[in-house]
Amino acid sequence: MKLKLHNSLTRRIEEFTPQNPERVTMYLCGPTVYNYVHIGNARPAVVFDLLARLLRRQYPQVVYARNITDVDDKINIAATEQGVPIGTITAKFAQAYREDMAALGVAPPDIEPHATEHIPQMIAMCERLIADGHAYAAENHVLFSVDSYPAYGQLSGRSTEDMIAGARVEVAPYKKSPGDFVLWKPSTLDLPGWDSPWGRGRPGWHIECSAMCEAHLGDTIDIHAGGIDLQFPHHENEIAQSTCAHGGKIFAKYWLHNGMLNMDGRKMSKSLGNVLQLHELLKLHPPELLRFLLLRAQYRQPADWSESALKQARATLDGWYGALRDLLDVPVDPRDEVVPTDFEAALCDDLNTPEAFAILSRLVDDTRKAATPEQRTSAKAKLLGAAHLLGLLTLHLDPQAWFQQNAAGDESDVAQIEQLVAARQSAKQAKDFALADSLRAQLLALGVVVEDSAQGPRWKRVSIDELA
Ligand SMILES: Nc1ncnc2c1ncn2[C@@H]1O[C@H](COP(=O)(O)OP(=O)(O)OP(=O)(O)O)[C@@H](O)[C@H]1O
Ligand SMILES: [Zn+2]
Repeated sequence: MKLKLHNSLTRRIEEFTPQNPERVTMYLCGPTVYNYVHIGNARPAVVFDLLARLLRRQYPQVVYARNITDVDDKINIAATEQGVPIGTITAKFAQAYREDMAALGVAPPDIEPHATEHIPQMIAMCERLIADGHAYAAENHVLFSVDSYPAYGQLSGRSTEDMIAGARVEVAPYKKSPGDFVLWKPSTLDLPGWDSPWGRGRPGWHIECSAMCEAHLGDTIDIHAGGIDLQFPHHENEIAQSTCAHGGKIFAKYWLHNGMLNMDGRKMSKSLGNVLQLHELLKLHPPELLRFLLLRAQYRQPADWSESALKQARATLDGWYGALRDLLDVPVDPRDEVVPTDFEAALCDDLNTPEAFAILSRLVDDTRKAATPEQRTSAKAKLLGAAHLLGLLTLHLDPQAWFQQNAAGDESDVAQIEQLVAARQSAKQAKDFALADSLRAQLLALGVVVEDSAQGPRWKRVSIDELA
């Protein structure tokens, strides 16, 4: 099935044609690891995880790299404040990032390059750029000369004046032109640094990604992805460096950018302070609910984080898991799951997840309408095939667990609840309604409601405001 993607470079939806169908390459700018990430930072990881899943269905080998930025001034500040080496901070938060992504069902990338492990490649790239007249050394810095690359600004479609104003670039005496940006900068002894032809120093952020792409994926990659906030200056600068370091070869054929996750109409960002840490949210909500919310809007559109969106998502997933619970008697082998054609077509249309979610809801309805055993099996196979491609309905073998996990996905009090439910059932059978009612009240106090179904009592957790 033909995959179509919006390419920020041409500002058009294009058919995806890899350079080499035997080896598709994709790079995503990963996190700068000095703190727990916020839920906005998880949007690119989840969205491009979905793209990787789609690509893997179509191509025999997809090499997906998502880097870790483990040298950066923000990390240095955090390390100084806490009085520890940067490695202590970066190791801790890189690991936290991996764990949080795994909780969201994001598959680990094929390659996870760390910036600090590619310093020689960065230095070599700087030397090549200097030799070819695209960069110059000045006062222990190396700067990229934007005037040496006439196509500079093509990705963001900005004029040089806009770019300089927008980036609030530092006017430094050693710059030949105000738009020139840093490839390498000097480090004082209290800062992390590496020996280089320009003295002890450290890389600028942009050269890190260019060097890691080159080292692992080659001079030209198929897809480069990241948040729209990185389009300028980060991606513009990556293009300038890589293209000039590779004799004009195109750096990335397709540039994909996700829209921002907003809170109260503004980008969720550490600098604005309106962030919800994913690490904390995972203690409050089932991870699948968060994945659902991050995929619900089409990836290029801005998305809003709100309590009402959370509630709606929960209700939808309750409905889907309710349908699966009614199909417990229908076993479906994972190899028999089917991804319906219209569902895959929606995703292949520039990851049209709103359409894919609408189809999923129809597939849920189809399971309810299915009458014969064959129809029920076929409807369940399609529902699971579709949902699993999105990384949803992962609790399909035990749908009741969806209703019984408490907010944090913790099931530690289940035994106690089941005892109360069983005691209430015995009381009802013994027609001791006073006792049954008091047990129901005890369960309510634990945030649990009991429904009497044909298969016996079923319980689920509800939130305080649902009870009100
Ligand atoms: N609110 C957001 N919504 C969606 N993606 C975001 C958001 N904020 C950052 N990103 C993306 O998260 C990824 C990791 O970025 P990085 O670690 O550099 O975060 P950051 O830019 O420092 O975050 P912040 O803007 O909060 O300071 C990038 O691809 C970036 O585009
Ligand atoms: Zn990058």
